Amino acid sequence: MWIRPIPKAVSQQYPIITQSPPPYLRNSVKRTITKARLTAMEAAGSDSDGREFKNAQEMWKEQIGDEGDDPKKIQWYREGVAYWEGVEASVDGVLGGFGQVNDADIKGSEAFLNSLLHERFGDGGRNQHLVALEFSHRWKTLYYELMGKHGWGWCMLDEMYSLTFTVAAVNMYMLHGYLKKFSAVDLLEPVSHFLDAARENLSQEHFVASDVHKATNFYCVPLQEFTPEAGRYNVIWIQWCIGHLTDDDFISFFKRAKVGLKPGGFFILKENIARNGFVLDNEDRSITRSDLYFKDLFHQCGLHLYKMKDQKGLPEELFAVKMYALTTEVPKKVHKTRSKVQANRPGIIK
Ligand SMILES: C[S@@+](CC[C@H](N)C(=O)[O-])C[C@H]1O[C@@H](n2cnc3c(N)ncnc32)[C@H](O)[C@@H]1O
Repeated sequence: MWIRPIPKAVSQQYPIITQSPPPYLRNSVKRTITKARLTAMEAAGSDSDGREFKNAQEMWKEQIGDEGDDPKKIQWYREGVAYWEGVEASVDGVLGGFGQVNDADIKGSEAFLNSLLHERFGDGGRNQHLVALEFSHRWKTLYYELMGKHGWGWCMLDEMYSLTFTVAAVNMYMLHGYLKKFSAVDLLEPVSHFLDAARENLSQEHFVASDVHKATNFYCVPLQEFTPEAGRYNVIWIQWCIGHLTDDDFISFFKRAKVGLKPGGFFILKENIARNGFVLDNEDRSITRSDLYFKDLFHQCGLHLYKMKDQKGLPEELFAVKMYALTTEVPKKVHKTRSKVQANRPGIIK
């Protein structure tokens, strides 16, 4: 499912299926989602071999069985991790041979996060001690303590792959320009050789010098078994891994993970998007959900959609990718321009 071309059997159907969000979903996800659930969950889907499913329920029943059928669910997760255990710990490896999308991905993430930090932390987080948690995020981690005096900044500690360390070095220079020191870098990844690669790279000299590794927590657990420490994170970034979770585990994960956010903190979910319904990947045991499907799940998690953006610059044959910023509180409306009423009010002629 991940950075892979849309399966042929699925892409052939793409031009025929179009679906625009129903009116009650256009502006907000918080309204009556019962109807949306019908739309999203009842939508037909397919698997990577082109097999059709009537709806998500039918697919889940087949994949993980009835509620309480633990052996099937355990097998689903075991096979997902087993797939990644056979993948090399490199950019190309985790991106399914599409390492070239890395730059566009990072730029997109950077711009999105930048705008959010500005909006949510007033001066962009200046003088604040920001902590982030990343889930198996190609071992790049995020921008921790922002430097007050020399302008604000954040940075991804990027490309901490053993094979492409030069990029990390470049970013470290950038980092020194913006950041005094990190306060925390936490990583979660269920596949131990990926996590080992991250640990090894983080212990390289310049990371040690910047004190990163001391502050880093490495969690070798899957999302469905993880509960973050209460009130630790400003940002929890989840990218290209939530498709491994069943709907029930998706919901219970986010419900648990909310406690990990500091006041004003938020989740960023960056994921592949199916044009309709869902696409099950038979190889790595994951599903790609549609935008509506995600919004339905967010609602069930009690999360609010604060901001959303499409990732630009990806090859056409890949799934579209969206970034969702999710908050636990209802977002306040941001009025950027004077309202018409106000603008047309009589004023004093000077
Ligand atoms: C396509 S890779 C993406 C890696 C990284 N998030 C990125 O953005 O480059 C999918 C990742 O999901 C991880 N994964 C598989 N099952 C998982 C689970 N149940 N919970 C958390 N991560 C999982 C894999 O080990 C792998 O690192």
